[in-house]
Amino acid sequence: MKIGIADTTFARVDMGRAAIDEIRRHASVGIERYTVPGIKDLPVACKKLIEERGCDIVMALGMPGGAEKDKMCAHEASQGLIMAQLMTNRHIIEVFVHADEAKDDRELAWLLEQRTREHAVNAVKLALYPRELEKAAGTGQRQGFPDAGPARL
Ligand SMILES: Cc1nc2c(=O)[nH]c(=O)nc-2n(C[C@H](O)[C@H](O)[C@H](O)CO)c1C
Repeated sequence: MKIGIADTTFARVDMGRAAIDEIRRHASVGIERYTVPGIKDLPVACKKLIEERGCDIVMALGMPGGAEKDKMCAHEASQGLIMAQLMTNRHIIEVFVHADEAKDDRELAWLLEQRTREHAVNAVKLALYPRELEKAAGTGQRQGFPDAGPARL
């Protein structure tokens, strides 16, 4: 089992480091890392991690900025990531933290780290323990900020 980590230099926290550290706490798997400049470079990096470096599942880690053009970039990158999943028939867990989700630098740093770590656990479960995700179905899980929890009548 090999997990791919694609990350960017644009992000303001080393999301790749956080993902690798968290994966190693939960599983003994091979890890391949591929760092690119920005989120629009992630789709091909993920596809190469799958096709050329033998990854079974990949995490795509990125931080869209707060400007309109950054949001457009994020939408385009997302579409590329979905296309890469369909082309390769492999999951690519998109971990995007929009810079304007956080109220200040301190919260942004926390959110980038926390969301990456929580999705790293999701990637391990998806790859190795899919029943764990099934058990959590419909429970309103969120990554980073608090879980929404289940809705009740
Ligand atoms: C406008 C812009 N915004 C972002 C962003 O919010 N987050 C990010 O990671 N990268 C951004 N980029 C860079 C592109 O994703 C890409 O790296 C370059 O266009 C080079 O292919 C660009 C060009």
